[in-house]
Amino acid sequence: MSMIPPAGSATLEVRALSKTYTGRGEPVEAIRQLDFKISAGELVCIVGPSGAGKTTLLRCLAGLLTPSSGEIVLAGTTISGPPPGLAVVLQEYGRSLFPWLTVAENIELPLKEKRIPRSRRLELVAEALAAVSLAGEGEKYPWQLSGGMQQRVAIARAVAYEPQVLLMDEPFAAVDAQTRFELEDLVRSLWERLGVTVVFVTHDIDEAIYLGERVLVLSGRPTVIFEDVHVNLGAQRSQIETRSDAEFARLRTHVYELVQAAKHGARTVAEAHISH
Ligand SMILES: Nc1ncnc2c1ncn2[C@@H]1O[C@H](COP(=O)(O)OP(=O)(O)OP(=O)(O)O)[C@@H](O)[C@H]1O
Repeated sequence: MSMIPPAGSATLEVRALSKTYTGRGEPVEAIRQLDFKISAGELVCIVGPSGAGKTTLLRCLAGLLTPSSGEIVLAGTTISGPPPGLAVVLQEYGRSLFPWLTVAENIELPLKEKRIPRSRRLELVAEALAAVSLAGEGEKYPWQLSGGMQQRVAIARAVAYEPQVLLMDEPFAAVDAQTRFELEDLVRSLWERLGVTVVFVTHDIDEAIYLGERVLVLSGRPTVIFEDVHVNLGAQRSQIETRSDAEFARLRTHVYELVQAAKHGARTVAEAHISH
């Protein structure tokens, strides 16, 4: 299998980000004064209670939603719309792939928009399909594939694009547990090979710890960073060994307690009476 050349990566900085939804009803203050920095090439997971603003944050990071105040700085430049070096994988793979295009054509489409010449496009598509173990499936249509395979196609499409930053919003929520484990390992191996900066939003605390080098735990609304948890589990992770490691268990308990406290309104670790 040929290697995809390193895509490069970029630092992502969130500075005093606030987002209040204003519409017909009462304004909803979703995010309040968020500050954090993700270094180039880091893999960071974001967890928090339901309604904490995870999707809001990710949509701001993707340039799909305008902050009410504050800014998002990608590789030194404040973003003001979807930036070119960024790819997004969402939960709803079924809706994100075009059913009238083949798998290969789906992966190729953003590359056409990027004006990459045809011969290079075909190379990138083939490499991305191989990277997600779907070589030979390019001529099929998405609806001929299982849910897990469709999600692989969505990942391949993001990888072929050679992003500097890959944003993932609950990408495996709709696949079965076995497939989910495989896709988690796929994300870790692609991250290691490509050196891309990855931001991964999930409800699943175990998933966040298994995948991340850091886990950002969000408070309840209006959202601030509750704790920035460093995951000291080494680079080589395995579904069986890592998940039965004592450090994994300690981190899981800690993050679980944080999310529970956040659900009940705590906004600082001191307030939540949680030890490290
Ligand atoms: N378009 C909108 N207009 C008004 N309020 C909104 C809008 N989108 C989200 N919200 C509100 O903002 C808050 C944060 O929502 P968001 O979807 O970002 O949370 P979340 O952490 O992703 O939730 P979940 O984990 O349940 O998916 C919620 O209170 C939600 O009701």
